[in-house]
Amino acid sequence: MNIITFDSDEKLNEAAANIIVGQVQTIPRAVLGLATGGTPVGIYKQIVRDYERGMVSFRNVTTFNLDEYVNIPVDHPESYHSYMKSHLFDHIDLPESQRFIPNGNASNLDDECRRYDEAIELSGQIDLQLLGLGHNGHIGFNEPSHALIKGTHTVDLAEQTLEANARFFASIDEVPKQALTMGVGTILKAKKILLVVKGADKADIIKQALQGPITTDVPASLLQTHPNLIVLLDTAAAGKLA
Ligand SMILES: N[C@@H]1[C@@H](O)[C@H](O)[C@@H](COP(=O)(O)O)O[C@@H]1O
Repeated sequence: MNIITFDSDEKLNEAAANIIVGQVQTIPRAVLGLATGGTPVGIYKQIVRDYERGMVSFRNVTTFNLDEYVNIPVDHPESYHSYMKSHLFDHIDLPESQRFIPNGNASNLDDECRRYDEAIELSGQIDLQLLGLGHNGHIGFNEPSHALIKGTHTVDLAEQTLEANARFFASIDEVPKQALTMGVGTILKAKKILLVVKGADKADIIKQALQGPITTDVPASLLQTHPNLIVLLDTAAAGKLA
């Protein structure tokens, strides 16, 4: 595991963007796993900047997002479909047919999850998976539980997740209660994982994830088993690491 700490948000975003852009420069047909949430916003901004400077093309890239809310209109400003368009997809040359996000409005969610796993399988392996970290240790929307699920599945969001994500909605009652998420099996199958964590409010959970026991109670702790994990932290998030 390679942990790097940054004293500015700008440097952290640049470093993360360099890893992602570098991956595409090395393998133009790269398969990228993408994340949403507050953490990657600045990273996507930097990637768009690099694209505008002509440093990289996403023409041959395929992307798979980690998750999407269930029963949120695709064009709702807080759907992850909208998020990806406004922060990244609308600004780069990634063809629409090569962007995958689970469909939380599918009439049969189980079929949708199977379809999503098949699409990932068909693309080969995810070369680089970008991850954020939930306050309760979730990755994607794999919430703490006595058991974790390997493939894409429907999940009931934890109370803490609803509270954390309420900041994006008018009130907590408007936060969708369920989501579709890639499973931990799929996440761990990625050739390389880039975990990005920011803020003092995540100092405890990142310590548990990286230096605590490997447990399904902290889904991110499973990342300790991954052979090619890069962790980028700001100094606030790194504050409690040994
Ligand atoms: N499903 C997403 C995760 O993929 C994300 O990593 C996490 C942290 O989000 P943030 O970066 O806003 O703290 O929670 C969200 O709800």
